[in-house]
Amino acid sequence: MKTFFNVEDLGDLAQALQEAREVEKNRYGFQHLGRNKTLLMIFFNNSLRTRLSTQKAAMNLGMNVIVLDVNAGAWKLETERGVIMNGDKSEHLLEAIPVMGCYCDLIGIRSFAGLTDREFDYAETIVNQFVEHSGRPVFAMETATVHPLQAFADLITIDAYKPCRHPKVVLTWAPHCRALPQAVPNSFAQWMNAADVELVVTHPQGYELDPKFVGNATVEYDRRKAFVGAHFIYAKNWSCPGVTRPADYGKILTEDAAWTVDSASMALTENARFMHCLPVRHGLVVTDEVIESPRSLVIPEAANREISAEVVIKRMLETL
Ligand SMILES: CCC[C@H](NC(=O)CCC(=O)O)C(=O)O
Ligand SMILES: NC(=O)OP(=O)(O)O
Repeated sequence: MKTFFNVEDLGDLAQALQEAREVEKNRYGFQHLGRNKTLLMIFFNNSLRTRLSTQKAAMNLGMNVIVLDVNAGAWKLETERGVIMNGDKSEHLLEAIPVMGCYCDLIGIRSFAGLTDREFDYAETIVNQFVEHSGRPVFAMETATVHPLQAFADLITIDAYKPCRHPKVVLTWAPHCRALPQAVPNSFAQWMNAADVELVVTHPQGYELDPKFVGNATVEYDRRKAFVGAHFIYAKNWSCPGVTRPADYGKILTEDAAWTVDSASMALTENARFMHCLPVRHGLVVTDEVIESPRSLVIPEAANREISAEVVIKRMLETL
């Protein structure tokens, strides 16, 4: 596996879930794969879970790990081609990337959407330069449009806690005070569409996700209707994806508090589990009562990030 961005990169999902169960029970059993191999983790943005879980996964596999926070200590990077670099950027990505590739065997990258130019973001312009110029296999640790390590961990969690064979999973938009990327909901929808679940996506008008991710999932604008019968409620904020309102790409269209996930919303469900990728804004996205309730899975969901990362890195090491 040379790149990991989308659900199809993992192949058969049932097999991947079986492998995740095996890794969870025997997470130190594959150290021969990573011995004398180096993972370089590159962060253009903040992180807690991805940073810790991916480093843990690589160490489980016997790897050496280097973590680079590009905006803290490295030279400020120019990402545009054909510019005259007479400003505050000292190094071009086109040299920095192959140089970074010299010091590692595998690259994980986090580079969030800029949320100003939809074409630039949805072409995955930044991360594709790493794929093209690093000479190394590359996996996403949340890029402009996807967060597959999170979605794989979400699927592992749903598979472990589902009360029936074909659970109803609701991806619900929730309000936030900042304009956030669509990467998490994009990947969640993509992976749920590939899994054996009934996916319903609910959000206000204007927040329609890109068709290549939402696929044939049911889109329900009435959140109360969406919540009825749900076994899992996956809450996340995202900014306007620019699908039905291209001029509003990356913007906040509403902060309607009626979309905050509260106990009354959860009471509409089939005693559903609550999920969120974290970090989460209490009081905006979800009430304290819901996220702290026994039905909340946010901690085991975060714990499964170690497992999803270990399966992915293991697969990449096996094909080096
Ligand atoms: C895993 C989620 C990462 C990121 N979340 C944020 O940027 C939250 C920032 C905030 O709440 O201030 C996002 O929404 O894509
Ligand atoms: N869920 C997730 O990716 O968290 P971080 O942004 O803290 O890595």
